[in-house]
Amino acid sequence: MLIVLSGPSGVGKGTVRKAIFDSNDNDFQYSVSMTTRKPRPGEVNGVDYYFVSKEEFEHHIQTGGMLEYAKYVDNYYGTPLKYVNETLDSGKDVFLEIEVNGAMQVRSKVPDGVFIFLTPPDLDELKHRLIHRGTDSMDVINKRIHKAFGEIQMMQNYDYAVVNDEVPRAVEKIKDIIRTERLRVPRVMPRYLEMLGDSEK
Ligand SMILES: Nc1ncnc2c1ncn2[C@@H]1O[C@H](COP(=O)(O)OP(=O)(O)OP(=O)(O)O)[C@@H](O)[C@H]1O
Ligand SMILES: Nc1nc2c(ncn2[C@@H]2O[C@H](COP(=O)(O)O)[C@@H](O)[C@H]2O)c(=O)[nH]1
Repeated sequence: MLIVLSGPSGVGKGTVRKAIFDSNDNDFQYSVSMTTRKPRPGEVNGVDYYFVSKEEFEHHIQTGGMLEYAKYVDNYYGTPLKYVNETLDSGKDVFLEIEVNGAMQVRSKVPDGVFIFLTPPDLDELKHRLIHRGTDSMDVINKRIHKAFGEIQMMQNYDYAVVNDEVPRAVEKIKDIIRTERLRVPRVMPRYLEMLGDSEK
């Protein structure tokens, strides 16, 4: 099963995802994204992201190495296809944390995925979280808030919407969604992605 968590920058996707992965009842794998953004203090290559040059990222696009990618506020972000394929083939579920344009690309390639939109209680709170995080300039924060207006309109294209008012509550809701989805009919996705990888070689 492919689980996709989206939502505007600063809503708390990373915080919620880390809490899910820190809990002892999780048994899916996080797909580390690739980006051309510069690392923030404390971010580790291969853990938070694969930090690459624009040329390297574009090479991956051209050689069919990305499941999806998007340009977001002046940088590329994307999901390397190989890890997703290998992990699904090994029988494990994969968890992606990505923005909305990439999520819609995944949705068209993998309709069987589970698409969850994490939403803030309101936009003032979103801005407060981005400022309080302290990782971006006001210029970048304003660009991210501007994008958030359009991103929130995309919520209707997801299977589930979860409000991140309190982290533990959002974590429990997402775990419930995953538990419920696991009870549904077996999914065909690993084979589907395998074919996709073959056709793009
Ligand atoms: N429920 C919450 N209540 C209050 N603050 C929160 C909540 N969830 C996350 N935060 C805080 O909001 C800030 C942004 O969270 P986080 O970095 O996880 O967002 P994100 O959606 O992953 O952002 P990005 O998409 O830019 O990576 C952090 O400072 C985090 O501690
Ligand atoms: N389409 C994709 N979007 C991604 C991916 N990895 C992260 N993201 C999203 O980008 C923005 C900005 O992230 P930041 O780390 O600079 O704050 C945010 O919405 C992320 O969720 C990806 O692989 N594909």
